[in-house]
Amino acid sequence: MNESVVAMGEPLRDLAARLGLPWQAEGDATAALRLVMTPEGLALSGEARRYGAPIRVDFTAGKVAHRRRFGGGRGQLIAKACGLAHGVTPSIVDATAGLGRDAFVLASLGAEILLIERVAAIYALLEDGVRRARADEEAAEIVARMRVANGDAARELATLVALHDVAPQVVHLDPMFPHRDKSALVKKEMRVFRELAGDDDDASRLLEAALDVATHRVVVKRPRRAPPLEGPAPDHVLEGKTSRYDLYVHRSLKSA
Ligand SMILES: C[S@@+](CC[C@H](N)C(=O)[O-])C[C@H]1O[C@@H](n2cnc3c(N)ncnc32)[C@H](O)[C@@H]1O
Repeated sequence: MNESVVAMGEPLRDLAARLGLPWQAEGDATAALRLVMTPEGLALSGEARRYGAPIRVDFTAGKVAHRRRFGGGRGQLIAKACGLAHGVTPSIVDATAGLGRDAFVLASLGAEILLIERVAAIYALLEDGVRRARADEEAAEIVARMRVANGDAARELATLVALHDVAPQVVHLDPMFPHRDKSALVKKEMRVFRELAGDDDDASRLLEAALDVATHRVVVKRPRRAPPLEGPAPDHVLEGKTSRYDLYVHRSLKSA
C-alpha cells in the first residue's frame, strides 16, 4: 500500500519487520517519505519543500496539548457527538485514528478508547507517541486509557474489537475527505496523509462495519459542506464552524 515510505536505519529494523514496512540502511533511502528515529521520537519526513516539517505524534506539547487545556471540555462538538456531554463516559473505538488527536481529546475527557489505524507508517507514529507520553506526568494518565491497533477497520473491525476485548458503545470515524480542490494540497501534512492513506474511498463500508459493532451510536466527522457518507441517512447532525458530525443511532435506541 505505502510504496512511498521506508523505515530507515538500524534502530527501525525490528519495527519494519513487525509492521511489514520496507526497510533501508541509513543513507540508502530512495523513497519519498522516510520513517526515522530522532531524539524527539519517531518522525516521518521527506523533502521539506514538498512535505513540510517532519511529522511526529506528541501528546505532551503543541496543538494537541493546547486543545486539551483550552478546547472546551465536554462542551466541545466532538464530546457532544460522542455522547460525553451529560456526565456519561462511553467506551469508544476511533476506527480512523490518524495521528490520534481526536482520540486524545476523548481520552482526556475520561473515555477508554481503542484507536485503529490501517497505514503502518501512521500507526508506527501513533504507537511511538503513546509510548513517549507514558513518561510525561500529565499525559501518562490520559494515554493509559488509549490502546492502539494496526488494521483495516472496514474489513476487520469486529475481529479487532474482540481481540482487544472491548464492547464499544460509540465508534468515531473521521475518514479522509476526497478534496478535488488543489488548494487543499497547500497543507503539507495533508499531502503526506493523502500519499499514504489515499482518499478512504471505502468509507461507506467502514460505516457499515461500525454500525454492526457500536451498541449506541456511530459518529462521523465530515467537512461542513460535504455530503454524508453513502448509506443510511444520519439520525442527527451537529454543525460546527468548519466541520460537522453525522450521528447514527443504534436501531435498538431509536424511538418507535
Ligand atoms: C483524516 S485522518 C484521521 C485524523 C484523526 N481523527 C486525528 O485526530 O488525528 C483519517 C485516518 O484514518 C485512517 N483510516 C481510514 N480508513 C481506515 C480503516 N478502514 N481502518 C483503519 N484506518 C483507517 C487513514 O489511514 C488516516 O490515517
